[in-house]
Amino acid sequence: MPAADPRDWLCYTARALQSLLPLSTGLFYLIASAIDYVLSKSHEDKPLPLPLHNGIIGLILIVLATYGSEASLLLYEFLGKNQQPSEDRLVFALGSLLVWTTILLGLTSGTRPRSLGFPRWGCWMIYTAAESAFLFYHLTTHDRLHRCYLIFRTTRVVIFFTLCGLSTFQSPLISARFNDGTPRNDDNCPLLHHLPPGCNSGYSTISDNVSDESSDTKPFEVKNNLSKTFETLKCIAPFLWPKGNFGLQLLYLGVGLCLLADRFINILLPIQLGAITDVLTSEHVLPWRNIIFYTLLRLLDSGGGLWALRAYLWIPLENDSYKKIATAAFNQIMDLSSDFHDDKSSGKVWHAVTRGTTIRHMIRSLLFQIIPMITDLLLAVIVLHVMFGPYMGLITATVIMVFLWSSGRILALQKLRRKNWISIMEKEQNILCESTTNWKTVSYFNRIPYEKDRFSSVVDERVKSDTSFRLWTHAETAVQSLVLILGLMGACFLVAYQVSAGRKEVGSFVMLIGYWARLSSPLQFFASGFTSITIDLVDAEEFIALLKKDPSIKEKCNAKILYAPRGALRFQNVKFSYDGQRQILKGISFEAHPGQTIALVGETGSGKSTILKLLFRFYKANYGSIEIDGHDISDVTLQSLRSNIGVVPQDPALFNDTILNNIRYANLIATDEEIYKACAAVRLHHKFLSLPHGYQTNVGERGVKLSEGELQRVAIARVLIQNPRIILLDEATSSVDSETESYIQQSLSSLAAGRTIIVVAHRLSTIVDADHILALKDGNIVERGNHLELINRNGYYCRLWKKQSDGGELSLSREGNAIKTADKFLFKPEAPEFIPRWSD
Ligand SMILES: Nc1ncnc2c1ncn2[C@@H]1O[C@H](COP(=O)(O)OP(=O)(O)OP(=O)(O)O)[C@@H](O)[C@H]1O
Repeated sequence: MPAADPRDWLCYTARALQSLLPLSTGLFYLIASAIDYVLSKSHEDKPLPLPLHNGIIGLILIVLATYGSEASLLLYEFLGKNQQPSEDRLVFALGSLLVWTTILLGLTSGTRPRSLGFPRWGCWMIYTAAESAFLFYHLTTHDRLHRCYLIFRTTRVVIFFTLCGLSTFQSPLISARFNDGTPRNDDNCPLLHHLPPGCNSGYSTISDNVSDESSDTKPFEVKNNLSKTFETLKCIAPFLWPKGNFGLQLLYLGVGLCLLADRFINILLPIQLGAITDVLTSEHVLPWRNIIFYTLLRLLDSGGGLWALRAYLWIPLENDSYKKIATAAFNQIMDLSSDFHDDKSSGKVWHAVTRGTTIRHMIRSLLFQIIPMITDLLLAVIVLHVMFGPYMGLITATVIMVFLWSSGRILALQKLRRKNWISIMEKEQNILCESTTNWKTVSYFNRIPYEKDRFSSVVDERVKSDTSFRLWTHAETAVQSLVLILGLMGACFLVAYQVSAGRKEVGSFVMLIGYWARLSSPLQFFASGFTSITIDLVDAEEFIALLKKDPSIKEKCNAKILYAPRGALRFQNVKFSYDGQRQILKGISFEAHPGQTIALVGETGSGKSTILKLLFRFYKANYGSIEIDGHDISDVTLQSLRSNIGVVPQDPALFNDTILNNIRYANLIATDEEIYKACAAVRLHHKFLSLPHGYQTNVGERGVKLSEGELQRVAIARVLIQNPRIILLDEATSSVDSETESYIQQSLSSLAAGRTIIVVAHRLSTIVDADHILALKDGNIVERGNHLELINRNGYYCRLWKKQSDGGELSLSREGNAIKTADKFLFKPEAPEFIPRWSD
């Protein structure tokens, strides 16, 4: 046997590569675009510069012209000159025409793309390498081409190199700056503090209105699409991959194997059907083995086969990711600082958490719809190409490209509708949430009809947007069906021709019909799968934005535990502003020795409660320091700080639970007896016992079933059982009657022994015994001292006192501005509440 000429092998390889190149590049483009579309869809679309865009389109048109001319010449040789055409070259020319038309359509359809993107860039690289190699091969071997074809090929190689050069130039520069030179700032958001380092996907945060400075200063560090894709994957991956759990990892493997087996069954079933037909038509015997094998395959393909197994394996995986997502979102909300909770819209946050859990739906769609569908398409092109020749591969690839392109166009048109639909859904949820939680306010202002109208109009909007969204989805299905039917017609003609020419058995025709049907159903999922995945991604965006939010109050990594403090407090020149603009505290300094009671008084809005919030570390002082027993509170752990401070807030709220559980919330190991004692101290014990369910009575949402005074007393009872070292009373007795107040004062004074108390009071009668009274005005301490000292000073505090005392103003006018004796003010005024005047 003569040895094979190495040049023949080279020729064979070159031809095989030539006929496979368009197919493989098309498949690459398909997969890469799918990944790019899904994972970079949330980024802002900033167009390529127009000259660059137009230049690229021009170059691609030239490439198309060369492929078109080459295909026409080859067909002319075949039809006109009756020469046998070189099948691989014709397939190459036609296939390349298809690939480059697809790339061109991607560039020209819809808005100008933001960047060239890795799918296009990849195709250009593949073609540059391949066409250069083919050119080199034709120039250096005996396999010479006609001069025309050489010109076409050389032109293309030059253009491909230019395109590659452009994309290399474009990647760092253009994607970093917009047309006007503005630096991009879409992906320099702060890192997700508990997601993997480097996880930075370009999502904006829920209430982010502050742009990240780093984005302005480092425009050239902006990542390209591909790295964004990986960053997004990095963000989502920890929620999905059961790190450290080998059992669950094995389940992933099981699911993967089921999916793989599914793909094979998809191909084997129609082939088996074709084989049965062939045996029946040609051999006239009972193909019982084939039938049994076919039945087995059908069984595996049915709902009781691999599908059921896969679903069974998937349940623990989905539950695991749900648990991670739900707890991460909840923990994050609980860990966020007061500024977030002040700003948040409850409806939006709840919605974001709920929708965050849709990441698992997204993964389900990706794993069970999108990836199998893409794999099926790739396999279909290869299988049909192998079974019926390159023309069939070309028909299938054309159908798939047209199908995907038309669906993609409709999806792009839907994008705005979808966004609109989601924002309307959010609005609906917000109104629902706010109106129901603020039902009392709505009723006080007699705005129930107004709220009903508001809700009904947003529901109308939603219905409208829903209708338009669905109509387009139906239009998409119609277009898809049409493309598939046309493709089937072409394929049927080709195979029928091959059967009639005796080149194929009848079974091949049956196989084609069966296979096409199997291919059509995953294709039909294309739109719905991608639509749902993009909706889920928008949902996931909110969730990721929530997770990316950094708490403004963070513990230092070397924070110490504040253990059993004595309760010495010191504020040193503390300045604070909530919004960075309006200064609320303008240099507050005071000290409280262990066991002292410090009272904060002053006009409303002077910053009294803010001082308490800073001490509790709801916010961080902008300037100055706050110390407990000489430790700066920012150097100790939040847990240990807060466990040493008991708070009776201005507006205590309870959980929708029993009285007993609500009080025990302050000290989870408190006994029933301790709770009864605390309630007795605030004169609630007998009241609770007289209720039908006693301490087991449910208090309703936020404690609505209790009166304001009762709520305040429950809040005090909570602090009594918490038994902290430092107590903050923010108008703790403002809602109770005088008799109850004196009881509470008694229980507070017994509680006060050895503890430091800071009291905010409008009713000055409650703080006359305080060791130190600080009178605040406009964020400053304007006076300090005990009651008698301040009265004798006859200043701001004295004026406040007189306003609350019986005939205060009169006595002032009677006696001129001189307050002679302090004794006169030693009685406790009974005025219900100090209501300051603006003139103060
Ligand atoms: N979360 C917040 N964000 C922005 N500004 C706030 C916030 N909380 C309070 N403020 C503003 O800070 C100022 C001081 O509020 P603060 O509650 O400390 O006053 P206060 O002296 O306790 O008043 P009151 O006696 O009425 O309770 C007020 O003008 C208030 O509008």
